[in-house]
Amino acid sequence: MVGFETFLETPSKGRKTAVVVGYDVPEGVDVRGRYDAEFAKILSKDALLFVAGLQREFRNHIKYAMECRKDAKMRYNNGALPGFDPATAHVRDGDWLCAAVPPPVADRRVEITGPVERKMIINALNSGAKVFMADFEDSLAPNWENLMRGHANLRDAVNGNISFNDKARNRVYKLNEQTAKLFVRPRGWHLPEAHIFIDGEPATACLVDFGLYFFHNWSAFRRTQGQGFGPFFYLPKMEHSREARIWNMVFERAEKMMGIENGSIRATVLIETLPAVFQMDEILYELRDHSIGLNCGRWDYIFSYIKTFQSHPDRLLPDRVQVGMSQHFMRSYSDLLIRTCHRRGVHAMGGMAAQIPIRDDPKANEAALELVKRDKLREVRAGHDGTWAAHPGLIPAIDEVFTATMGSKPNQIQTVKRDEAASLTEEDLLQTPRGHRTMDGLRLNTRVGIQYVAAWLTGTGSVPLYNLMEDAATAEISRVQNWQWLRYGVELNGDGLGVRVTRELFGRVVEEEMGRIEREVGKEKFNKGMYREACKIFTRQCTADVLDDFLTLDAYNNIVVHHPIGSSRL
Ligand SMILES: CC(=O)SCCNC(=O)CCNC(=O)[C@H](O)C(C)(C)COP(=O)(O)OP(=O)(O)OC[C@H]1O[C@@H](n2cnc3c(N)ncnc32)[C@H](O)[C@@H]1OP(=O)(O)O
Ligand SMILES: O=CC(=O)O
Ligand SMILES: [Mg+2]
Repeated sequence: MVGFETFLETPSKGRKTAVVVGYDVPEGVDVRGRYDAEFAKILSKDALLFVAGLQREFRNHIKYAMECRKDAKMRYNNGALPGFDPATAHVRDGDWLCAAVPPPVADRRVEITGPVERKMIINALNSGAKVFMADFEDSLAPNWENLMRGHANLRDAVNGNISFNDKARNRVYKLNEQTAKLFVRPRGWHLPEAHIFIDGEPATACLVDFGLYFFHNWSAFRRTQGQGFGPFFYLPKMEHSREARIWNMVFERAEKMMGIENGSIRATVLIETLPAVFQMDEILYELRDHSIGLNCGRWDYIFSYIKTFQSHPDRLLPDRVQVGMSQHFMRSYSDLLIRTCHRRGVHAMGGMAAQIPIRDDPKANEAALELVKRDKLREVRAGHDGTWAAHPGLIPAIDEVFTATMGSKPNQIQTVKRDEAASLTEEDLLQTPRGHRTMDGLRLNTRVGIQYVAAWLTGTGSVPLYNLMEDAATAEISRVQNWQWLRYGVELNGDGLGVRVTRELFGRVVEEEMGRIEREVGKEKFNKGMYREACKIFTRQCTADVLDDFLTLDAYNNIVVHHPIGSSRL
């Protein structure tokens, strides 16, 4: 046992006694997050041993994959463009299929997503959606408390005994008879989990997320939800099929260790990086025994477009609000994803519309709902088999749109083949989005980016801002777009003023937008919150000489709290 001293009240005498509490860890594992008896049930010695086994077996594969990302970045920065790999043409041309879709998740027409918070998990599972994607990624600030409570929440959800007592509203939340099927999204390969060290190194975050969830829930999940399949996952932010191959090996190892059939675990991969759009067949092929489709992660995809082309001044983006699914490169990506998935016999999932219900303005609410419906209509007509909802209030409308086209068919895998999309070219997939840049765009990016980081630092990973859902992926667009505009001193060509984005201009914008944020949220909240710290982080990243790979990676040290307090940072 690796322990640390704490003081507990001795009940009889009211005196404080020093006792040693701590996690019972296996050899080579060090848990540096706060001790909590509830967390200790998640961080059991056997569970940690399982995670450590994954880390030890796959760490060199992961390191190599991350090195390959760096090499690719260097190539793009030297002018190369991402494209289809001639070496894997045989995979793209070959006639192969993924394993058959498991019956319990054949129909995924509406999927709700949200962080692994207790009340939200219950609301999402009860929402009427077919699937709930419980998120450790874009919508979760990965501080220790959120992560560990998230695992306890998921364990209770899978066991069917999750409840939440909202004392302020005198309401107890419990699961309905019928609930959505649970998918879990671990974090991306790039993130460390700095509260758990294995052999002297921070653990790989996604192996912690996957490992702890799988270890505690595989058996109950398969019995109660999966009809003998599962658990089910969403896999984020991959850039190459070699990363999918690692996931496949992780799944095989997990299945073998628990003695369950190969192909029990199933995962949908988010295609949300620009390089990955040229690897869709290859990714499905690597995961063919464990795949249950691909998803258009549109927000990270836009972020990745800007990041991939950070050294290409001929690919400057217009205002963020203009980069929607009707842009040629986005439509091409969705069409090719549908064609690829249906050819391989799996779901082609749509993405997230950012609009959410607007409670206090019926007219604006109607307009927002109309935008969501239009987006979903485009998706279902294009051939998507289902899509994402950010909020339970959107589910009936989205369900109606999908059902009007799909009827009682569970999906469109066999009926909409989109073979013509096979002719989409690299140029189609890379075409620079059209539109203009404005001062309002620069201001909005800044206002949203700072407020998002402020929320993230205080433990909230998805927030409503200006009637839209904002999470790590949407905030990334704000950050890298500001960086790109500053880097190339772009002209704000939509205002007719010919103003160029310079450091001086940006400095003024930041100052003015901080003033606006303070007015909007009120002095008290502003002073109590983390807005000044967020402003520092966001501004530094927008003005950095070298673009940071990820906003949350840079900001992560701010939410790492080691116990005893004061032990080392990453
Ligand atoms: C780019 C991507 O990766 S997209 C996927 C990741 N992002 C997400 O998953 C975002 C999910 N959505 C959310 O986090 C939230 O809807 C927000 C932050 C956008 C808005 O949250 P709020 O302003 O709190 O919503 P609002 O006050 O309208 O909520 C009303 C009720 O709906 C519930 N609710 C809102 N969104 C969700 C959700 N996604 N899942 C479950 N319940 C939800 C709330 O818990 C609340 O329940 P209550 O009435 O029982 O208290
Ligand atoms: O994860 C989804 C996205 O759009 O990013
Ligand atoms: Mg994403």
